[in-house]
Amino acid sequence: MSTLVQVSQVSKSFLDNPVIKGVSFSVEEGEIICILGESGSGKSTLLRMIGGLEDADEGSIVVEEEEITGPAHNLVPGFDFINFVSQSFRLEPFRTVWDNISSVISYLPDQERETKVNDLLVLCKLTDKSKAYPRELSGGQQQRVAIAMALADDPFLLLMDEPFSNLDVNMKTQIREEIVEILRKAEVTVILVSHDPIDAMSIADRVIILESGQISQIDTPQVLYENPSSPYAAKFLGPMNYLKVGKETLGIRPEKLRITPNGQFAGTVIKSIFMGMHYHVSVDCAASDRVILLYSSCSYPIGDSIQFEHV
Ligand SMILES: Nc1ncnc2c1ncn2[C@@H]1O[C@H](COP(=O)(O)OP(=O)(O)OP(=O)(O)O)[C@@H](O)[C@H]1O
Repeated sequence: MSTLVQVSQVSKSFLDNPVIKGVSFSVEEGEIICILGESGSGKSTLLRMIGGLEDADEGSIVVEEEEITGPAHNLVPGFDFINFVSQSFRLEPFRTVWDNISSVISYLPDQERETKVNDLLVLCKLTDKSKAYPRELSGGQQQRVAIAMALADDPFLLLMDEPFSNLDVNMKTQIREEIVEILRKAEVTVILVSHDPIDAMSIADRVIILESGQISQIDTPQVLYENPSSPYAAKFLGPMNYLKVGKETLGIRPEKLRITPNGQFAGTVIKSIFMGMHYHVSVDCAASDRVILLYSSCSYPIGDSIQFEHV
């Protein structure tokens, strides 16, 4: 694998408001990277700079050995080898699926274009929908057309801003799996912005946690989940408890705490909610200044005293 994207010491302010502050990272060819962060942390601005839609004030962005610059330097912002997939899909409503995809590569000779569109329909499992109009498609199918269009002119890099946010919650898991399968088969490099930890864990090879315009942590989802470097990084991949043990405060995920009669920690149940797989039991505990979350196979009455341990 070789480096496709190199972001070096990039900063950006809007008026006097610094939004991105000295951000550096690299992306390997074929990698899928997810940028997570609070609203306003600068995720979209960073993505737009990588795509050449926004100028950086300082630093450099290089994609496939080409320096990426924004609208101040390019009459038509953006680069041929970088494509965006937006949350609104941007399909042409009066064109069929076939024509939507074909329109992206209208410059190709007929035969070549037909082969390419057919290949993309197979890749994106849309062959039986080629004559359908966007309004006749489900959200997931529209999403796959948008991906097929974004892949049509063989970009090196795909940028996706909250690609799943407009999809039905019940369908999201399946759609996400289909999209990952397509992206992996296409072997395209992807940088994706999301606020959903499941996107990060199920899709990304590595995750960037962005905090007020700076990288708080960058690592695989597993390392980030098990060894977050700060409470800010920890909260993006799931709930975290903070418990005092001696002079130290440990961050412990709920599944690493077990309710047991002689556990080292004691607390009082303040809430017990059935969540399907297990109950979420909230506990007030002297060893923490925050409410502790425990997972349990049974419910506990409010006010019950329980003990639990770190496993
Ligand atoms: N064109 C602009 N002009 C002025 N300020 C801007 C502009 N674009 C973004 N900002 C500001 O920059 C900050 C970061 O915005 P950005 O959209 O990058 O954050 P984000 O992390 O993507 O947020 P969200 O998750 O809510 O989309 C915000 O305070 C925003 O108001």
